[in-house]
Amino acid sequence: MNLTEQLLHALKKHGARQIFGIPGDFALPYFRIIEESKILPLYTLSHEPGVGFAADASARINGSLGVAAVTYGAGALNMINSVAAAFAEKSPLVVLSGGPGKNESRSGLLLHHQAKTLDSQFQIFKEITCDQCRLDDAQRAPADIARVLASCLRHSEPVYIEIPRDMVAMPCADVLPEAPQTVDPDALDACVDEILERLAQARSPVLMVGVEVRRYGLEDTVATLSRRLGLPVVTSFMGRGLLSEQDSPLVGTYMGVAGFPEITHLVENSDSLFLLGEIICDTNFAVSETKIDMRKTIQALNGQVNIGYHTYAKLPLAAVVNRMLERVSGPDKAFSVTPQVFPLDLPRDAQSITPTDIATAVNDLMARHGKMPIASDMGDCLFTAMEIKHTALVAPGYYATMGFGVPAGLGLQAATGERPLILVGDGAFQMTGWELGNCRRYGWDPIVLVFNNASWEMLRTFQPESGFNNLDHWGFAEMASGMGGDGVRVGTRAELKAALDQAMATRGKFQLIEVTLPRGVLSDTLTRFVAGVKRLNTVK
Ligand SMILES: Cc1ncc(Cc2c([C@H](C)O)sc(CCOP(=O)(O)OP(=O)(O)O)c2C)c(N)n1
Ligand SMILES: [Mg+2]
Repeated sequence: MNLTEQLLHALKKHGARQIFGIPGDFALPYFRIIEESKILPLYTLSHEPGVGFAADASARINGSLGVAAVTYGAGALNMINSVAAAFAEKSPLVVLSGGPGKNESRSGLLLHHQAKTLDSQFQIFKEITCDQCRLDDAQRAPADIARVLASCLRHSEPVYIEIPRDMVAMPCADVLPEAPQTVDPDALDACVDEILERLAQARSPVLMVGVEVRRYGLEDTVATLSRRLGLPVVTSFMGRGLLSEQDSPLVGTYMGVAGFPEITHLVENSDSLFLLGEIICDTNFAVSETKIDMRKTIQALNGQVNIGYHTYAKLPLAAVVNRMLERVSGPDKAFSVTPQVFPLDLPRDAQSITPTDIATAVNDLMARHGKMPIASDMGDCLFTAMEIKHTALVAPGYYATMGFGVPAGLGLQAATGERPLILVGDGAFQMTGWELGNCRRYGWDPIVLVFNNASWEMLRTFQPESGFNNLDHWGFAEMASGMGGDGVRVGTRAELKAALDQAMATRGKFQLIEVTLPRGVLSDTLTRFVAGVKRLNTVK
């Protein structure tokens, strides 16, 4: 077999199920092998940021590798922001990039797509990946591929593989997956003993589950553990959607001053907060009503466990969780949590629409038709998503980049075959919404809710005096048919409900619902967030 086929088989063996990409002349040779070998399906999109977001979303929803294939220079460097988002949010994304071959590299000429040096791209990707290799030696290639893919899954972070275009068809040996890293059993037991002791002694222990629980496929195990321990479970803003399919004492999403007071009180008054796979970042913790003393928490993240002032190193999250479950045998402890109340029964009337009305209409839709996976962009649409009943959600909750929503929704449907709901603001739609034009080729038919307030509303909320936040009113509904979908503009709650019913009943074409929102009208969650941030900033 040749080097590219071996790489593709290794990607599949490590859990990859599809490839998203855009070729270029440095990538044509390996793209041809991807297409002809049929080892993994290839979906080409229109702009590399979308390629990265779609591949990232496929990794998140599959709990395995996502693959983004691009050309050298203009392609790969165009995807930097998407890969940075995957790195920040611990998504196992594999970046494949074509690259110059040996002879052209020695030609003495500057090559097209070259930025500074021929190695600059490799160096740039070092900053946003956990491991890298250049497949310029067919003897070394199997071990390089095995090492890099193992790193991707172990750290749940992106990796970079550069394929010189004169190497793609070179004969290559099989890629033997690296052996899993060993864990020191004594250190693991000492750590688990201490965690269980702390939780047992606590008056009000709380378990907060973060993205690593999804990334390492531990939701079922963690749900069982939470029932056995009788621990109330919360998710962070970024972890929203976790445990939505499992039976667990899930109380809701912690959002500090922007969240529900009872959840804020539960978390901030806990004397033993167990942060499982949670990223300690500002969007998760900056809006805490009362500063959480992180020294009193138990933090299991990035392959280590911090308790108070000491650290247990080299303990993967799965090892800790599975060992805890072995130690906490016996029946589930009774637990009673008052589940979060979500808005339902939107009136079918002529009132203008608020973002919370959109959440209510979506809750009504899912109550009738069952849950749908959601891809959300950054903007008030993401705060609105907090008011939608728990369902699988992919969103840039920490890195907070715009442009994620539409391509991520396409990645969800490619990866799962399920019809997704996409939530996106008008500003973010202007960035990557055009990827919807690729739906017809692949039979994707997401339902897309465009929150059109003709504004960068989140920015205006914090700086209302700036006129540059006022956007023109783009006619997104009219553009849909030109891209192969159906589009409708709605301005009243009755029109919104009718449009959602119509969209649900129409398969095989994307359904774009452009929701006209009055400027300055925010979701309840964003309103609380803004008020809380302003209050916290003035309290000093
Ligand atoms: C790629 C990119 N560029 C810029 C920003 C900054 C930014 C926000 C964050 C704070 O950094 S929120 C926001 C406005 C979003 O507008 P829209 O999509 O219409 O949503 P809404 O009207 O609901 O705000 C911008 C420009 C960003 N997050 N990501
Ligand atoms: Mg907007």
